[in-house]
Amino acid sequence: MKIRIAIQKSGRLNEDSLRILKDCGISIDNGKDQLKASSRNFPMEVFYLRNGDIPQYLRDGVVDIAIIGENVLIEKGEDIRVAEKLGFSKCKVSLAIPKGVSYNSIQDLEGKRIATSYPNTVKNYLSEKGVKADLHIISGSVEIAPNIGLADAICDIVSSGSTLFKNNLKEVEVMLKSEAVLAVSPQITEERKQLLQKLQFRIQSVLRARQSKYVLLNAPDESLKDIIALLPGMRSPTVLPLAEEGWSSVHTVINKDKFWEVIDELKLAGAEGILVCEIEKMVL
Ligand SMILES: Nc1ncnc2c1ncn2[C@@H]1O[C@H](COP(=O)(O)OP(=O)(O)OP(=O)(O)O)[C@@H](O)[C@H]1O
Ligand SMILES: O=P(O)(O)OC[C@H]1O[C@H](OP(=O)(O)OP(=O)(O)O)[C@H](O)[C@@H]1O
Ligand SMILES: [Mg+2]
Repeated sequence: MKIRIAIQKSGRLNEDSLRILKDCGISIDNGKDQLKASSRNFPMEVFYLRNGDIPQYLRDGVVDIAIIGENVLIEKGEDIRVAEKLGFSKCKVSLAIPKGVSYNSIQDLEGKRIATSYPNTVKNYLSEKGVKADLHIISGSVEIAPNIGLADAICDIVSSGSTLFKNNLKEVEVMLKSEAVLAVSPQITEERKQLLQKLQFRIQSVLRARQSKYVLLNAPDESLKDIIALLPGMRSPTVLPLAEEGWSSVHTVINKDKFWEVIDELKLAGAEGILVCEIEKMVL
């Protein structure tokens, strides 16, 4: 028995999806143009599918789990459970209008034409706000719609904002924030749930490690207390004496974003020879 996972065949999620499986120690024989592959060392079958088709495959129980953009689940898979947020492919789904048009509130879109590939998301958002608009559903190049007279506004994915900028548009409402998630079929069997748990345990160890750094530094003993107080570690740091008397080596794990906040203070407090290392896996 194997767990069947869907990942995007090609596109923005493909590479990072394969990477996270690899970091979980799952090797996949990945023949070119293959739509299905098996893992050599984990009971897993991989199906390469279109991101947009994945909610239906999950619903039908054709696959047990999937790596998919949360925005796609919100659009067409509200019944599907998210087991894990995966921290990559972060983006927003936003409403945008031409730069030169003034905007005060969502009411300004009343009666307007909105081009989008996310009709359900837009409909729900507008109906919550009590606004009625005409939706024009297109499957790509949405940002061009206002420039060719197809729509007054658009709703699409925004990440860096450069596509909006290039098309002379401005973001006026952020409807939702999204990232890649591990989604679960409502039809998954108990046996396969056990495999899912195994996979989730590995994913959590990988994600935790990606968020953290291993820090080693040398500290004069008289400053040890101050330096330790600056390090928001997992538990308490490991302190080992150095060969040179009066000095110790301090080892700890800290959140990667916190490191730059404390580095100057650590140096001021007397820390020397600071090493910051990647962590491959972190099991609590
Ligand atoms: N510019 C972006 N920055 C970050 N994440 C993005 C961006 N564009 C899309 N995404 C995320 O990646 C997912 C896949 O986007 P991509 O453009 O590769 O595929 P798609 O055309 O939406 O889907 P399909 O696989 O059905 O062709 C989106 O659903 C979204 O979650
Ligand atoms: O804010 P930005 O960083 O510019 O990213 C946003 C753009 O990225 C996505 O398109 P993509 O490049 O995936 O092309 P596609 O429409 O062919 O999917 C999305 O549909 C936006 O157009
Ligand atoms: Mg895209």
